[in-house]
Amino acid sequence: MRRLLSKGLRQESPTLTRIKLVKMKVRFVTTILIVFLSHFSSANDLSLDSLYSLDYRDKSKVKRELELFEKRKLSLSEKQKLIFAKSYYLSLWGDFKGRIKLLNSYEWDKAEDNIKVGAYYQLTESYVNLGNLEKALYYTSKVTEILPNINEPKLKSLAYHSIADVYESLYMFEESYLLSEMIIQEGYESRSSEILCYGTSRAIKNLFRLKRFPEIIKNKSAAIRYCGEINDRFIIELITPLIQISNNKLNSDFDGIARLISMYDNLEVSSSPREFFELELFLAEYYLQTDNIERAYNLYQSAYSRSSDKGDYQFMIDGLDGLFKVSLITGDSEAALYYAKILIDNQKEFERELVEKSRLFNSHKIRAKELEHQISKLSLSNENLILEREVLNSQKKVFRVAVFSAFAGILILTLVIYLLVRQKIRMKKSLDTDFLTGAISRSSVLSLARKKLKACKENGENFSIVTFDLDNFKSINDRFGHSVGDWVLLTVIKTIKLNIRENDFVGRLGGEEFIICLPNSELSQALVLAERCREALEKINTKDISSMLVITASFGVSEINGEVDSLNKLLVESDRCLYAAKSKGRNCISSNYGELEKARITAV
Ligand SMILES: Nc1nc2c(ncn2[C@@H]2O[C@H](COP(=O)(O)OP(=O)(O)OP(=O)(O)O)[C@@H](O)[C@H]2O)c(=O)[nH]1
Repeated sequence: MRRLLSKGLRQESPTLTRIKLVKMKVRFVTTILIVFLSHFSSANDLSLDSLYSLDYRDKSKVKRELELFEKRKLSLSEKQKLIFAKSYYLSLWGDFKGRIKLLNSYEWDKAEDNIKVGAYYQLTESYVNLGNLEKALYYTSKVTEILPNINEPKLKSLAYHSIADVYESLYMFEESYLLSEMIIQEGYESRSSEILCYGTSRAIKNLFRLKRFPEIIKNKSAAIRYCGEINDRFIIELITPLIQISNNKLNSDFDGIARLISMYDNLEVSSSPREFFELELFLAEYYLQTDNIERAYNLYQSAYSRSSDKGDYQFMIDGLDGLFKVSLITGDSEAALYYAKILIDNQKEFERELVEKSRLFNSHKIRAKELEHQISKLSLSNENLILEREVLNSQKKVFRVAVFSAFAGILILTLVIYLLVRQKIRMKKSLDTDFLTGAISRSSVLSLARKKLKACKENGENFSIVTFDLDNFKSINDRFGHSVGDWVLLTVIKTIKLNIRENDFVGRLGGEEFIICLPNSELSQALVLAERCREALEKINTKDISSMLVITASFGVSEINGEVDSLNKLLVESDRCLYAAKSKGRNCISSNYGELEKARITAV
């Protein structure tokens, strides 16, 4: 079986030769270095900067250009700059040993602190990539020593990145995360979106390792904002965790996956950057989930094989775990058992390595007091922050639910009330108002009249009513049609409304018969009002319809007194008077005081 496995590994390992991921990382660091070095360079150094824009794949051309520069008479800062340019290409070519040799050929201890940071960072990074933790720790502690003298935000963040690299190789993701928070802080203070971008993406990478997924989601949009367009390095540090935490969306996120796959296909084998293993394992997982078992198997094998070459137990374990899963899926129980056994062995080795690493770490303990202090402070505030966030989140959740329910409740209630009120208003309106004339309908006007009468009686006030009936209305309908009849009814009420007081009200009793109620009015006042209305109706302009159209009405007026003390009696009285007026020849007024009416009117 073991032979089978190694045979498999040899057969399936892709023949990749260099790593693009490290190149991206180095490109970022170099961008920072270029920016920083431009502080020290004069105008004629510009050509040195242009060294960074060569096509790294054309190795001989790059070497030629670098040699040309080497032959020039260079100032101290130019010499340092040239070393950084060479170092840049060596890292792009994955030659970390060459890079270390080059960097160690210069005495950085004599350089300015700002320069030292760049050099020590590059050394740290190279040793991390070669798996030489002891040396990486050595240079990191050198970085921490000069850290208090560094003020330039970009260089400060570079130093933090250097330390974070070491922390990550020690699986100290919490510490690395805290450093990324410090980088983000630097980014905020210097308003540099570049620093913010790399700080946030490192933060996300570490949060992913720490399985603090909600925080990743929270930081996602900020990271994308700071980083502008997502570059390839960013896609691994940001998109991979994002796709991975939303496993169910694996298939739907074609763009992210497609980019990762094309990146992997274009990768050349490198020494062993951890990002490469991560990408390989991630894609293997993706293929496993999308039932492409063969590709998943190849990638797990490749990741396992390459990481065991490097003695990187963490990735070996992940690779073996994948191979174990594939064996279970394919039903190869013999292979599954085999992988399970070496998985356990590796796990033990991994634990032993961790103990050894922490011993090493403690002996090289990062020395800068300020940094240690900052980290412990951050760690504390971070713990509090997590706690606070949790409490806040649950409070927010409860609050949101409460507000939402209250809001929804209020909304529903308001809607119900609104509908009810609208319905009621509509019903009331339709009940209260006569749709044709706009006068109060019969039942409403009678009940209103009753109420007002009662109140007037209680207050010792008079109450009068005027009823009127249009004269010869049947003949109007017959001669001019019903629509003209309707118009007459409407116009009559409009005219009446213009001629009554604010407290008076007019209602339709039926057909062409109406009632005007006059609270707090005695007969004389009612007679005056009736006369005014009679005259007004007489004067309605009907010329537009026909000069033959004449509108008049007969009026009956009654007032409460000792005998006539209810609305019904008032109505009977008024009706009687109205018919009296009709029989007198129409277009006149009659009241329940008979012959007195004329005298009263005259008196008023
Ligand atoms: N156009 C129209 N006509 C109505 C309406 N309501 C009742 N009428 C008509 O009004 C007429 C009333 O006629 P009558 O009761 O004979 O009274 P009149 O013709 O006014 O005669 P006098 O009251 O004696 O002057 C009837 O023809 C009804 O059809 C209405 O809303 N619109």
